[in-house]
Amino acid sequence: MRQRKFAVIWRFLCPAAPLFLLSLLCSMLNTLFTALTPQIIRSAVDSIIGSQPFQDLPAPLIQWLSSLTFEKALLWAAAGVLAVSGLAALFGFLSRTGTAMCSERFVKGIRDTLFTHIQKLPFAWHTAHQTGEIIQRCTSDVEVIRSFVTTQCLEAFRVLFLVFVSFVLMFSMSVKISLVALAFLPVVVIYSLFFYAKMAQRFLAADEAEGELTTDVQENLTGVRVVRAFGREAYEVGKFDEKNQRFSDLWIRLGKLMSVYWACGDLLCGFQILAVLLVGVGETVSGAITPGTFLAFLTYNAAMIWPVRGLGRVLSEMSKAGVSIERVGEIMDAQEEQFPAEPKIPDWKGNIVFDHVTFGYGGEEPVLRDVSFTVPAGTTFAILGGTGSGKSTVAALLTRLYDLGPGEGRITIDGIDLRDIPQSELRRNIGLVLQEPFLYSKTVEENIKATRPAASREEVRRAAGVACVDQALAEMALGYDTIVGERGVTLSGGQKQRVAIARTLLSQAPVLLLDDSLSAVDTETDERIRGALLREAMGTTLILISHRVTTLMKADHILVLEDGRVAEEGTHEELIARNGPYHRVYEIQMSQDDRRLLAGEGGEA
Ligand SMILES: Nc1ncnc2c1ncn2[C@@H]1O[C@H](COP(=O)(O)OP(=O)(O)OP(=O)(O)O)[C@@H](O)[C@H]1O
Repeated sequence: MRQRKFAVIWRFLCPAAPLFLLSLLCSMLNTLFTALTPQIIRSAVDSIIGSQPFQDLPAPLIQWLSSLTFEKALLWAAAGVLAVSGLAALFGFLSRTGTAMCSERFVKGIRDTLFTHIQKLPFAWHTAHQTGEIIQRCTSDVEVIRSFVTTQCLEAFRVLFLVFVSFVLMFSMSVKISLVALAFLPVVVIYSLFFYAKMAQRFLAADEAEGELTTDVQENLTGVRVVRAFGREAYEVGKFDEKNQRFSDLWIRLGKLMSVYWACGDLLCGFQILAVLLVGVGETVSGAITPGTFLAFLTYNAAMIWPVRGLGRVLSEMSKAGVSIERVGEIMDAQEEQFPAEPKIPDWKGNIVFDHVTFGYGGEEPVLRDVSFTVPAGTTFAILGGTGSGKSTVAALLTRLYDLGPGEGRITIDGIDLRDIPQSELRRNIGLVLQEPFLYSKTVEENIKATRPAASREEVRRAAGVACVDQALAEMALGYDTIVGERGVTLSGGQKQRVAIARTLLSQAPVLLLDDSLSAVDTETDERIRGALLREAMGTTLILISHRVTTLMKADHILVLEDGRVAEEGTHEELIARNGPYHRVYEIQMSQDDRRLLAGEGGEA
């Protein structure tokens, strides 16, 4: 598991590694120059105030220091402090700038890869994961990882280097006081690790609660029409409040744990400083060290102990990162759909065969049972069935949103097994229109052109004409330039369906699959669209899926599905004569208006 986390980070950090290393180097130089200041202060205190030459320095330097007047020595000390502070500031600046650049490269790489990868994940993966949760992983989790690598890791490194440099200098000044100071460090680290483990669990729970909350908001916003239509606002607020409360409670629990951690940490550091102070005062009074040395010692100890304590915070943040890396890693590990490059069918005709197909989602109870049928190329084939009879499953299988497993039968197009046809080739050649089409928040024209951006204005208008949406667009002030609101809320359901039909028609796919995509248009417009489709799409294999008889009755062949099985099939006349399920549905559905329309009174307007 840990190896995988490392691999995930390394993969994206690698391109930014030189810059990252440079930032580390600058950070080290910053620490080194910062550590020089207490030495100058020590020298100033001992040589200038205490008139004691700085014993650790080389003899000529001591001689030179002794020859200086009080004012000059003070000036040199001030200049020294300024110089090392300036250099420390410069390297601090370079380190932070480098980190920011490296951090951006790193996180951009993750975002790009994640988004591209998600585009290639199978449909089944998308249906198994909640949108809010995916969004959270791609945004907040990625941010947590960024902060871990480019802030916390760097900070941890900086602190460890600071401890190392401080102890080297402290031991060079007094072994005894250094040992006292050092004795507390393992306690601080062990104590930090203890809390680190506890915090990791609570972060995970809080993160999951955040995911649920995001999903709730996302569902609420997507389904805003349903919420308003059914007056579900109060229910929605209650549901949100419950999850929000849980989320808050988890953060409060986490906050309490962190408060205990910080309070105990403060106390521990206080004890350490007290111990160093007591032993240091004793050593100074006994003359073992000079006051300047003691002052420098206290400065190093104070400069080190707080960051060491802060190491706990870094570790706790790291616990959060561990969870986020795991969650992002899960997406990265998901198997992409395989897109073999070579097309399998050089000349698409659209001869489709379902051969004893039995299929259940995720290995569950089959929703299609032993379904066999043939759609000859260039014909119109209709599938009629009640709700849940498996009509859309036929469409999902045909577009390879799901694949048949071994022993589940076979689907072929122009004699080639569907599983051997690359998804990209299949989706290019099968134009699918869904019952609830998704439209982009762009103009109507841009939406229609989504399948063929190079199409001319003329072609767009022609497709819109066949889909019978041209008249409706002409009545709009901006016509084809009308912006479709988020998820097409400014268009009616029927208009959206017709724009989607125009969009698919423009793709010029040899197979058109309309899955209940005329359900929101009236029977008269339905009739006109089908009439225009049959005229325009000559030679196209047209598959119409619906539970409305009038939509299907003129097809060359009609298949009736009942509970996932083929109940009967034939032409309209044959099925009517057979007096079976089709006839029953026909009798129930046919209204006076429909009969009049069929008799030619409503005709094709
Ligand atoms: N992605 C899925 N995962 C699991 N089960 C599913 C999935 N999609 C559909 N089903 C189930 O498969 C069965 C057939 O669904 P399908 O959508 O094919 O029916 P349908 O005939 O198109 O119905 P409708 O006319 O209501 O759209 C239903 O019981 C449905 O619950």
